Amino acid sequence: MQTNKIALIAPNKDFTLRALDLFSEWGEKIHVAVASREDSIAIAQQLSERGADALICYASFNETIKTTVNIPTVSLRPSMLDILRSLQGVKEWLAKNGKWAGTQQTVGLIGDAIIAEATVVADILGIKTTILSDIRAGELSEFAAVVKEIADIADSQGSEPMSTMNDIPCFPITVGHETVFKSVRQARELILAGRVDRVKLEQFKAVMEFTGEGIVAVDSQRRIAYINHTAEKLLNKSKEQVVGCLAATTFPDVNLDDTLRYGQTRVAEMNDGSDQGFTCRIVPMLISGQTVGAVLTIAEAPFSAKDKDKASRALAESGYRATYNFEDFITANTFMKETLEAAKSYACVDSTILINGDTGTGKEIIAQSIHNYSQRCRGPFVAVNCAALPESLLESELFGYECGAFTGARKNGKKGLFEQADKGTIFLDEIGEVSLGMQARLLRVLQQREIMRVGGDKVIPVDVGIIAATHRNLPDLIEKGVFRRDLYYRLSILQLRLLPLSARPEDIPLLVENIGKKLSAKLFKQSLQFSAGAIEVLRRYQWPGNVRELAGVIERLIILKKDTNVTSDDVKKVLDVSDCQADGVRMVPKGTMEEIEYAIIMQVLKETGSHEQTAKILGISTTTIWRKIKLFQNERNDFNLQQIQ
Ligand SMILES: Nc1ncnc2c1ncn2[C@@H]1O[C@H](COP(=O)(O)OP(=O)(O)OP(=O)(O)O)[C@@H](O)[C@H]1O
Repeated sequence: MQTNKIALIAPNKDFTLRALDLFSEWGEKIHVAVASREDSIAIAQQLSERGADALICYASFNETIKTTVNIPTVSLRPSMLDILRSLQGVKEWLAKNGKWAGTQQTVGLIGDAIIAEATVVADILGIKTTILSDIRAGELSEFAAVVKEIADIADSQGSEPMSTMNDIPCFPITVGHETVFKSVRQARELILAGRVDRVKLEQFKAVMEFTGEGIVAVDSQRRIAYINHTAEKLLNKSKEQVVGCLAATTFPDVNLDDTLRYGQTRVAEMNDGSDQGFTCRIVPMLISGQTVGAVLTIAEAPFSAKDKDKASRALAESGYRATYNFEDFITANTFMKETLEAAKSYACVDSTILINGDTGTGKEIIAQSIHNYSQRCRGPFVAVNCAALPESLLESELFGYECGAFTGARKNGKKGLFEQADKGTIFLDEIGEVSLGMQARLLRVLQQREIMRVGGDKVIPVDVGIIAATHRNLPDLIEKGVFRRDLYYRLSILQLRLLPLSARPEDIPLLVENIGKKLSAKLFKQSLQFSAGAIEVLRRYQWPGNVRELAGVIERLIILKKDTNVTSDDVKKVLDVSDCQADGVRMVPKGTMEEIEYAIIMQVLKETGSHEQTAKILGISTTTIWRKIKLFQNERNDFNLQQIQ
């Protein structure tokens, strides 16, 4: 094969000779090979192996050839014009010979490649046609003529019959010169398009080979389609060993289901038996919104097995552990399910996440689950309640301090929580409550991932994932001038919104069952059975303390109930609501919301003398108690916190 890259597969010698004549007339260097139906595939493969860039195949061969070679193929079949010319010739011949009787007579059609078009063209010309494959020879006498697809190249067709069938004149339909010419042009266009694609592919591959990360592409059949040099080195496997093989054999620990079926991004750990292991990010490959495969980026795990053991021990000792996973977040609500999926995707990247939701809606569960789902899961999870500490204390807790930074400071200084969270995640709860001064310091950490200890002058880099949470509407706080806009933009790169429980009553039965089971096991009691009426009361209740309050109600029922059947009256009693109040209306004392809340918190605090007990009784977190008191304290200067401690 020469530099000319087009080859034609002809069905017989005549076809070959006529094609060669045409190509020489046109000055085209096109290789022509004769093939029978049986050896057409083998010949196509040979031509492809010998360097053909495109094949022109006689139509009836092309269906099988095109699926067995990796080069473009063009189907050579009679065009509409070839068929039109031929049928018009038949009509004229019949008229000339006094045999034309319009639609009173029928013309028979033979040949898979022409039947569809010939039927349409015949209709336009007023010729009645029948497909002859089902007709027996004896029945042919009723036909005026037969039109048959012939594997040949001709200038014009149909003016004279080529033969007779049972005395019926038989006209050929062959491939015309323009059709051959068009197929050559089409082959050339396909080669050009393929070349552009190949250049792009080569550029793309070159970039892939230069990147420091291991990259593996998996097709929709879960087979490895591509592996770059870095991945070969990391996995100690060659392209030849893995390309075309099922991904599961090379990556037994990696679950591709979520990515290939649901288009989700995932992070997985891969254990190759070595001390270090790998982390692998799995991203869907999408074409027009359809997942057509997945791309795996592979890097050495940040922790070796020894590091992991050490880190686990250290974490157990430090208490900076995240215990919740996404499976612990119970919900049947569609919006919340989508939120969980978004949270899983966010866990695969390292950007700051902001969780917004009322007290007790599960912000900390989500934050812990994100940490445990992320590449940082082996590192510490440090939760800081920004509302629970006065500003100066919060500053030294978060950033640490150098020796002698202030009176009472430790002799050797102290690491702050940002440093403690190194290689892990810091969860800044109640971020909406921090002062403007503290917001400026936080902004610096978020932007530069560096801190400076109180009283120090050294910049310390920190490698932490940051998740912030608030029940407040931060844009409102920005409008009021108490929250920095730039900090909000930094924090809210990825946002999650948790619905209050009252907005997802469908979650109540599931939560009752799940929380009930856990609590009764913890309290060594039998599980409770809630009647439909009891569930209905729970569904209608407003749940200001959300899931935490619901858990409190279930715990009270487990402790108080003598038997295991819970009725609507039992629920009303522990909720302390009457029939009409169970419809969502609670009896409350008079005053503003803050005054009422403050009065209730103070009353219970006085009775219990403990924030934890108060939180439990009111079904809110200790954080919320601190926050509400602080809010009231800011608004009423005469409030003295000391009185209640
Ligand atoms: N969807 C849920 N499924 C199971 N338990 C939940 C769910 N949501 C919340 N909880 C439970 O409710 C309690 C409160 O959850 P969490 O501390 O995460 O809420 P929060 O929004 O951070 O509250 P706060 O703002 O008051 O700190 C926890 O005991 C948690 O286990």
